Amino acid sequence: MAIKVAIFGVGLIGGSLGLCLKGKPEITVVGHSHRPGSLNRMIERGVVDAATASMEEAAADADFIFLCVPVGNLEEYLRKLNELPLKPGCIITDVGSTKASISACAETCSRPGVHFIGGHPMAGSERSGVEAASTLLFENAFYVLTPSAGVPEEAYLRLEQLLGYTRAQIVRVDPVLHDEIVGAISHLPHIIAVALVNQVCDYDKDNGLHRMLAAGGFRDITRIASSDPIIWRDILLSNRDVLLSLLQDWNREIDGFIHMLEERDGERIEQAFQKANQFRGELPERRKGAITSLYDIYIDVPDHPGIIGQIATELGVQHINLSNMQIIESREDVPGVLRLSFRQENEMERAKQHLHAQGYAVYL
Ligand SMILES: NC(=O)c1ccc[n+]([C@@H]2O[C@H](COP(=O)([O-])OP(=O)(O)OC[C@H]3O[C@@H](n4cnc5c(N)ncnc54)[C@H](O)[C@@H]3O)[C@@H](O)[C@H]2O)c1
Ligand SMILES: O=C(O)C(=O)C[C@]1(C(=O)O)C=C[C@@H](O)C=C1
Repeated sequence: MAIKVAIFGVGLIGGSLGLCLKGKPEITVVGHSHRPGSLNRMIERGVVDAATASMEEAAADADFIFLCVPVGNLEEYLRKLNELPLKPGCIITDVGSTKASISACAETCSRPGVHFIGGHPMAGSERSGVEAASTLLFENAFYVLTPSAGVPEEAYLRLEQLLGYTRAQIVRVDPVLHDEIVGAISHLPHIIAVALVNQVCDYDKDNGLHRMLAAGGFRDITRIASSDPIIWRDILLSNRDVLLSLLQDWNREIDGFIHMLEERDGERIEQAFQKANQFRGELPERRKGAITSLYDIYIDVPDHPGIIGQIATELGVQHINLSNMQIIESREDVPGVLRLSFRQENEMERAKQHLHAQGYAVYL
């Protein structure tokens, strides 16, 4: 039985879904873009079977419709789709980072025989656009679904089955609760990262040493500050009330640090780091979308051309699967420390032993 999947907004998330679904048995993926100029790009990138700028054409006969546009455009798309002829039993879902407003909208414009099930894959990147799409983006991540009470179980199960191709773990959550929790673990961290980068950016205007000396710590905590401004404008405005409350709690945390410093309270500073260290250590590390630190080793890399390729080749020859590598930049243009990440502990151990035997300084 042929299954048509329509994806509206083929960027990082829409494109990654396309990569997961395209080529699977009986499935045809059609991408929609509001900009005709983007259609060729999604075909060339291989994320869809066909592309169109016509909403009618994309939606016609679709079994599943994924809305992957910015949060601020979701409601407009849902309302427009509601005016089009849709296949009976069609499931409309979205991937927006907030769930309360789109779920409420779906309740007001529901129609018989068409089911809306809110969705949110807890995986992503600071990169955007179809070029950043990846087949592996959702693997092992949680994928939240927020069906309203009126959605038949049969429809929920059909969507869950289709999403099996993403290899994500599906979890059912109430939309309002979703926004409270995701506000704390995703939206608030993005605000903090941006505020921190902008604070340092202002200091850097007076003294460019800030930019030069910014090393691993600054880069680790601020990666997500490079996220797309439009996508994040929409997310923050959509979760405004939750965020205003979370920011008040944040101010209290920061006031706590001001107090500890004013009082020179070393004991409480230590306790704050211990508490954070313990909680972070308990996070499910190898699950993408939570924390992707995996099993890491660090090696000192001498400053000569090709050294990084050489290390990757050394591991490849030994059939050791490297999951990620990152230069921890301490000085511009000078490789200093290389972080190598592995999915399996035994791969990390083998890499450590092998590189050590080759004369590299390796440490955990
Ligand atoms: N980036 C992440 O880490 C992440 C993770 C999970 C969910 N999401 C959600 O996924 C959705 C898409 O985000 P993304 O990261 O793939 O962004 P993206 O910028 O990579 O893709 C957005 C897509 O929407 C299209 N688009 C942009 N403005 C539009 C408009 N005005 N009308 C119609 N289409 C428009 C773009 O052409 C693009 O194809 C958002 O709702 C976001 O909240 C993002
Ligand atoms: O890894 C990242 O770069 C992300 O920002 C992913 C992230 C997150 O905050 O964890 C961002 C937005 C989402 O809606 C879900 C996941």
